[in-house]
Amino acid sequence: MRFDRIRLENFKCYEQTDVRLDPGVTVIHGLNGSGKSSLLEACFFALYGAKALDKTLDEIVTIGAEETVVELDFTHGGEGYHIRRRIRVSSGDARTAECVLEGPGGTTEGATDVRERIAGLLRMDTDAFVNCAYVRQGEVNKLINASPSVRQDMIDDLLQLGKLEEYRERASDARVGVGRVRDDKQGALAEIDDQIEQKESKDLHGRRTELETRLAEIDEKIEEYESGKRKAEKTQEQAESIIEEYEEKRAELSELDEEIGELREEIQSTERTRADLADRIDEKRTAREEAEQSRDELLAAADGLDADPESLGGDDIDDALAAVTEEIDDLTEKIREASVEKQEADSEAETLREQAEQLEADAAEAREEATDLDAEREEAEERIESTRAEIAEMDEEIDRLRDTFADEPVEFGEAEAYYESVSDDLGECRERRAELEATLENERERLEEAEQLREAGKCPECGQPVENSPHVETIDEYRERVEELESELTELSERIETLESQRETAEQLREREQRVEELENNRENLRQLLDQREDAVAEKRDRIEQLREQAEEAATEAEQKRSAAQEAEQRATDHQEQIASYNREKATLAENRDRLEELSDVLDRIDSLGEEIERLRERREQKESLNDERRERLAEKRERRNELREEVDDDRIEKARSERDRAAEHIEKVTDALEELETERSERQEQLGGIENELDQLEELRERRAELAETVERLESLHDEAAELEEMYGRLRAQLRRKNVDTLERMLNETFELVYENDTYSRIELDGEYHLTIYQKDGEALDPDQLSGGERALFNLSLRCAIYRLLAEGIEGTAPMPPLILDEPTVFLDSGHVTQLVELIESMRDRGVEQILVVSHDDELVDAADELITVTKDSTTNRSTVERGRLGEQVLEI
Ligand SMILES: Nc1ncnc2c1ncn2[C@@H]1O[C@H](COP(=O)(O)OP(=O)(O)OP(=O)(O)O)[C@@H](O)[C@H]1O
Ligand SMILES: [Zn+2]
Repeated sequence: MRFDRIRLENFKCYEQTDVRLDPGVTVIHGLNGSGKSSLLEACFFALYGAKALDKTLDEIVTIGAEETVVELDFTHGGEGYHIRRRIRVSSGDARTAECVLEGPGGTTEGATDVRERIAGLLRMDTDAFVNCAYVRQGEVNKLINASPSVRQDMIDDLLQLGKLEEYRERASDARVGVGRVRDDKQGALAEIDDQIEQKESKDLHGRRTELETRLAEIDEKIEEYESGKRKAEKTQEQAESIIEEYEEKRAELSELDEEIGELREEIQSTERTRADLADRIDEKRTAREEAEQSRDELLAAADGLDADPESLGGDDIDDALAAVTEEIDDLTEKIREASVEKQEADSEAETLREQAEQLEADAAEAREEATDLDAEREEAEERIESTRAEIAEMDEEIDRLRDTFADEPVEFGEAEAYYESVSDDLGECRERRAELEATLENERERLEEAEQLREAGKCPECGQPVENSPHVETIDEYRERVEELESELTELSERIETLESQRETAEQLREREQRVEELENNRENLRQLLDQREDAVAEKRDRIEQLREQAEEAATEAEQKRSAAQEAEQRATDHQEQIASYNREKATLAENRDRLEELSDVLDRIDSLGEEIERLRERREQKESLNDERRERLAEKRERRNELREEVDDDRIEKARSERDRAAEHIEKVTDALEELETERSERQEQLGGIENELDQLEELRERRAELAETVERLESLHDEAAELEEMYGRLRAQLRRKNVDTLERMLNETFELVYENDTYSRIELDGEYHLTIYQKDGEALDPDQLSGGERALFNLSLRCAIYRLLAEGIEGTAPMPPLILDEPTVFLDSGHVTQLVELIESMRDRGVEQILVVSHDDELVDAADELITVTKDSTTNRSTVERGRLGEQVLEI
C-alpha cells in the first residue's frame, strides 16, 4: 500500500496544499514548527478520522477558519482509493460534515463506516496502525517502555492472535456451563435410583396376593350373616305389629279417661260460672230498685214536671231542662244589663262629684285673688295721694322763684340774654383798657425822650441841634396827650367795675331760671305717673268685681252638681238591689236544673242496668245449653271405654314381646359382626389400592431414570467436546505465538545487527511472554531499559522494523502493508548511527517496503532520500507551504 497524494485545505498551519507522494523513500524536512509532522498527521487523520487525534476535532481546523478539507489518494492491492473528509466548525463546535471513501468495492459514506472499512482493508485499527507502521514523534521508545503484558497484547493483536484467545475463552465458558447442567442432572439421577431401590425392597407383589385371599374369605362370611339377619328381622316385625295394635288401644283408653275427666271438670266449672252470673243479676236488680227510688224522689221535688214516674221519659226531662236553662239565660242577661246601668250611674255620680269639687276650688281661688287685688289697690291709692302732695310742693317753689324777678332789671325768661349782653360789654371794656394802657405807656416814653433831648439842646423830634429846630413846641403836645389818656383810663376802670357787679346779678338770675325749668320737668313726669297709677287702680277695681262675680257663679254651679250626683247615686243603689233580686231568682232556677240533670242521669242508669241484667241472663242460658251438650258427649265416651276394656288380651301381648326381644338381640349381635367385617374389608381394600399405586410409581420412576441417564450421557460428551475445543484454541495460539516469536526474534536480531555497529551485545532474546533480554558479549543479560538513550532508540526502531517485516512477510504470504512512517527517528542518534539508520531504511526498501515516509532534518537522511519534500512557513502569515526538492533548489513539480 502507498499514499499517492494528500490535499489539504485549512488543516492546522496549511491553507491550501496539494502534495504528490511517490513510492520509495521520501524525506520531509524543514525548520522547527514548519508543519512537517502535521503533514503526516493529515495522512493518518484521512484514514482514521477523529480516532487518529489525541484531542478533539477542532484542533486540526486552522485557527479562524470555518471548514477543513483533507483528501487522500492511495493505492492498495493494486487498486486506487480516494478519501475525502470535510470538517465544519459552527458555534465553536467542530463536526464531520462529509466523509466519503471511494474505491473498487464502491462508495462508503459516514465517519464510522469509513473507519471500519479502512480497518478491514488494512487489517489494522487505529492503535494497530500506530503500533506497527507509524512511529510518531517522541514515541520512539513506546514499545520498550510498555510492560510485557501490554506488549504481548499489542503484538498479539497485530498478529491477530487475540481472536484465538477470545475463542478459547468462549469454549471454556461453554464447557463450564455444560458441566453445571450435567452435574444437576446427575444429582437428579442418583435421587431417582434411591427411590427405586426403596420401593423394590418392600415385596409389593407378595403382599398383594395375601390381601386378595383374605378379601375373598370376608365376602363369604358377610353373605352368611346377612341371610340370618333377614330372618330375625321378619319375626321382629310381626311381633312388633301385634304390640303396636295393643299399644294403640291402650293409648285410646287413657285418652278417653283423660277426656272424660276434662269434660267433667268443664261441666263443673261452667256450673260455677252460672251461679256467679245469678249472683251478679241479683246485684244489678237491687241497684235498679235503688235508682228507681231516687228517681221518684227527684221527680217529686222537681218543678215543671208532673208525669207519671213509670212513663217518665228522657224527652220530658230534656224539655224541662231546656225551659229552665232559657229562664236562667234571660236572668243572666238582665243581671248583665242592670250591672251596666249601675256602673253608668256610679261613674256619673263620680264625675259630677269631681266637677262640683273643681268648681268649689275655682270659686275659692277667685275670691282669694280678689282679696289680694284689693290690698294692692289700696296701696296704689296711697301712693297716688303722696304723689299729688309732691306736685303741690313743686308748684309752690316755682311761684316763689318767679316772684323774685319782680325787683330785678329783667323779666323772668330774659336772664340768659341779659347775662350775654353784660358779659359782651365787659369784654369790650377790658380790651379797650388794655389798648389804652399800651398807648399811654408809649406816649409816656416819647415824652420822657423828648424832655431828655431838650435838656441836651437838641430837637426832641429829629435830634438836630435845637437851635433853629421847628419842633420844640411838641413836648407840650406830648404832655397833653398823656394827661388825656390817663383820664380816659380812669373813666374806663369805673365802667368795668359797674359791669362786673351787673354780671354777677345776671348769673344768679340765670341759675333761678334753670331751677324753675328743672322743677317743671319733674312735675310733668310726676303727673304722667299719677295718670298711669290712677288707670291701674281703675283696672284693678274692675278685675276684683269680675272675680267676685265668677266666684259666685262657680259656687252656685257646684251646688247644682252635688245634688245631681246624689240623684245618680240613688239610681245606682236601685240597680244594685234589682241585681240582688235577680241573682236569688237565678239560684232557685239553677237548683231545679241540677235536680233535673240528676234525674236524667238516674233514668239513664235504670235503663243501662236493665240492659245489663238482660245480657247476664242470656249468658247464663248459653252456659246451660253448653253443659247439656257436654253431658251427652260424656255419656258417649263412657260407652266407648267399656267396649275397649273388653277388647284388650294381656297374654298375647306378653308372648309377642318376648319374641320381639329375642329377635332384636340376635340382630344386634349379627350387625356388630357384620360391621367388623365391613371395616376390615375396606381397610384391606385400601391397603391393596396403596400397593397398586406404589407399583405404578415404580414403573414411572424406571422410565424417568432411563431418560435422565440418556441426557447425562449426552451432556458428558458435549462437555468433553467443549474442553477439547478450549484446549485446541489454547494450543493453536501458543503454537502460532511460538512460531511468530521465533521469527520476530530472528528478524529483530538481524535488524539490530544491521543498525548496531559496536561489539558490546551478542544477541537479543524474545521469549513466549514477549520478555526482551539483551545479552552482552560476556554473556551478561540486560533489561532493555538499562540501555543508553541512543541504544534504546536503535533497539526500538529495530523492533518496529522487525514487527513490520513480520507482518509484511511473515504469516501468510505478502500482506498489503501501509507505508512505514518515521517521525524524527534520529533525535537520539549520533552521526555514526544515523548512517546505520540510513542503511536500515534502505534495507527495508530493498526488502520490498513500498513506501517509506521519514520526517527529519538530518542531512545524511536527506541525501539518502529518493524524494525530498521541503516544508516552509511564512513567518508573517504563519502559513506553511510545501516544495519538492531541497530548499532553495529548482523546483520541478509540485
Ligand atoms: N489549528 C491550527 N491552526 C493554525 N496553526 C496551527 C494549528 N495547529 C498547529 N498549528 C501550527 O502548525 C505548526 C505545525 O507544527 P508541526 O508539529 O507540524 O511542525 P514540525 O515541522 O513538525 O516542527 P518540529 O521540527 O519542531 O517537529 C506549529 O507551528 C503550530 O503552531
Ligand atoms: Zn516535528
